[in-house]
Amino acid sequence: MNQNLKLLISESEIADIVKQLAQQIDKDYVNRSPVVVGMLKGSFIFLADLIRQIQTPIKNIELFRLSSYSNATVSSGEVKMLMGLSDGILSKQDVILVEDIVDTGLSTSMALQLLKAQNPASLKLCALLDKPARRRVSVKIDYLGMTIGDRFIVGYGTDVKEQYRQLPAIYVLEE
Ligand SMILES: O=P(O)(O)OC[C@H]1O[C@H](OP(=O)(O)OP(=O)(O)O)[C@H](O)[C@@H]1O
Ligand SMILES: Nc1nc2[nH]cnc2c(=O)[nH]1
Repeated sequence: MNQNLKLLISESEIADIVKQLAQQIDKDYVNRSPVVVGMLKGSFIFLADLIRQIQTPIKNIELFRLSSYSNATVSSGEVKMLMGLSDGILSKQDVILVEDIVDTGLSTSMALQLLKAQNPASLKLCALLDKPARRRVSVKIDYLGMTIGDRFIVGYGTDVKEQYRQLPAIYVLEE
């Protein structure tokens, strides 16, 4: 493991944030049963923790992965599902997209567009972390865990070259 990791958000702080987010979601979804959609790979640990704190009955849990974009200017029309969502599975559903981090906003806005195309009854975004310093596309985060500075983070599902996803806390990767 790389030694240049500086703790940013501890396991217990993450747990508190996740509980608060679940409480907000419970408050908003009384008498509704949302479909929770996790965007892979980064959100898988956050998603697993979040759904276990949500008391509201969840109708369905879906996972998907977008094709990566090499050029940030690529149009949303060219984004492909690498691992999908079946056609129409979100139609008329109350959908919550779960993201680990919104940075430039490109991934999330593309994901939201793809989900919206299935005509959900409602669509909300829950993101553990927001890094607004490098935003290129505006993204409305309905349920936000924490805003962070312009630092590259790893752990708790997030990676650098597929490393560090297993770490239970969130660290800043220092060069
Ligand atoms: O706001 P953006 O600048 O688009 O960055 C945020 C995205 O980047 C990461 O995913 P990544 O593409 O690294 O894939 P991964 O989730 O499989 O690690 C993260 O999980 C977000 O989905
Ligand atoms: N691991 C990781 N992935 C990202 N994708 C966009 N921003 C980040 C970040 O800070 N860390």
